[in-house]
Amino acid sequence: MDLVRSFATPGHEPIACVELHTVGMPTRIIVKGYPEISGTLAEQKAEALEQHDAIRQRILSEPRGHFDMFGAILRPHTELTKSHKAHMGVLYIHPDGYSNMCGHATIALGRFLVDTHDLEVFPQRDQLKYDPTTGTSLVVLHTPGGLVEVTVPTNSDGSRSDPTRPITFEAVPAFALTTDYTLPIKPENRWPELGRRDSINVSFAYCSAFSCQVSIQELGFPHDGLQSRPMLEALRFATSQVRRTINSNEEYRSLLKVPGKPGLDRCIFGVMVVDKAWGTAHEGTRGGETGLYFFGKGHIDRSPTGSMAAARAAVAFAKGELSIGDSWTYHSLVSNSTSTSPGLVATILRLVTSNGVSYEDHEPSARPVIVQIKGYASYTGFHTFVYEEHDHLPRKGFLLSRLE
Ligand SMILES: O=C(O)[C@H]1NCC[C@@H]1O
Repeated sequence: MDLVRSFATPGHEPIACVELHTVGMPTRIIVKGYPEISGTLAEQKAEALEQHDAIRQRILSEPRGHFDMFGAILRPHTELTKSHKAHMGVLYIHPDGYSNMCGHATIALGRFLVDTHDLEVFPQRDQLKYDPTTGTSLVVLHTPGGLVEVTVPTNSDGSRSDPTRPITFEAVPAFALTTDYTLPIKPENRWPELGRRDSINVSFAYCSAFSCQVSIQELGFPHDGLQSRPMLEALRFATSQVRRTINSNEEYRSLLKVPGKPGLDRCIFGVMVVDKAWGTAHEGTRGGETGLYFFGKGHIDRSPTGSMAAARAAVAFAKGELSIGDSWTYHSLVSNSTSTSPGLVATILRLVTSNGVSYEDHEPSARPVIVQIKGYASYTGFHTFVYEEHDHLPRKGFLLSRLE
């Protein structure tokens, strides 16, 4: 459109995005207009952060986005796309920065990458393998967390995704780090609903990010759990206190370690509030539950959170509640609110034998697992974002809750 081009000034190219949601959680995929960046995916991530972070902030923040927004930047040329180990590279973006992996966005990306035939956007589109027996195409993503295989159901010649069948992907290895740990909460870190208690029972896991899992009852919220729709602000505060408790204490942070990955930032990225008593089991699964995930600095995932479904399955496996081959349904407040949404289904596929270190000698329950995640994504729109030189607001936009 001529008007769009008229906004193109040096350093302010219009940015074209394709938008999908996965169980209500948006993925704003930047497909055109992002500045040239090159090198390995890790180098591109560093350059994105150092040179172009205002774009991430502008695309996700208000007035174009909101506090709980999520997105992805396509990176067609990485060391693994060049060596044909992956079809496409991706940087996941959220309001506080860049994620190593993201489940709900991976489902959205898989769908879009099958549907687009724009070789400028996706140079390796024609390399996708279509399997006529299963009617699916395989998309291999190079993510900062590792290679991720996404299986996308398609029409009969593989040219378009089939929205009536779920997309699946194999999450990066999921580790249960500590289960049923008694976490003391110092008086200054407590929240009103905790009442007289001074500790809570939590589990720690890692699946591309460190997370803490805690039941809503442990946090002191009503015994009818998430179903009673507790105040989100109160839960946001309670989970931020849990995060603060862990991230400010060396003893707890020392529990956040993954064999073979010494350089990880030992901090909790998100707190998953779990309600095991609520959630319809999808067909073929052993049961269901609901969760509400607060990630980064308190952003709420509308979906059941793909990476956390894998992390929760890993904890359930470590505790002997699920076995290899078992499937479980993970719901969110949103999926529970529509009778037709199956949420996400996690299936524990296999034990990891090595991941930088060998796990052969470990007890099975102490080994990481590969979990398959299944879910749907739907298109919501196509946006082209511009920044007008004379806009009174900053280039990076703003967040109402963080106005100075
Ligand atoms: O589905 C997921 O894995 C992501 N959703 C938002 C935050 C999490 O990383």
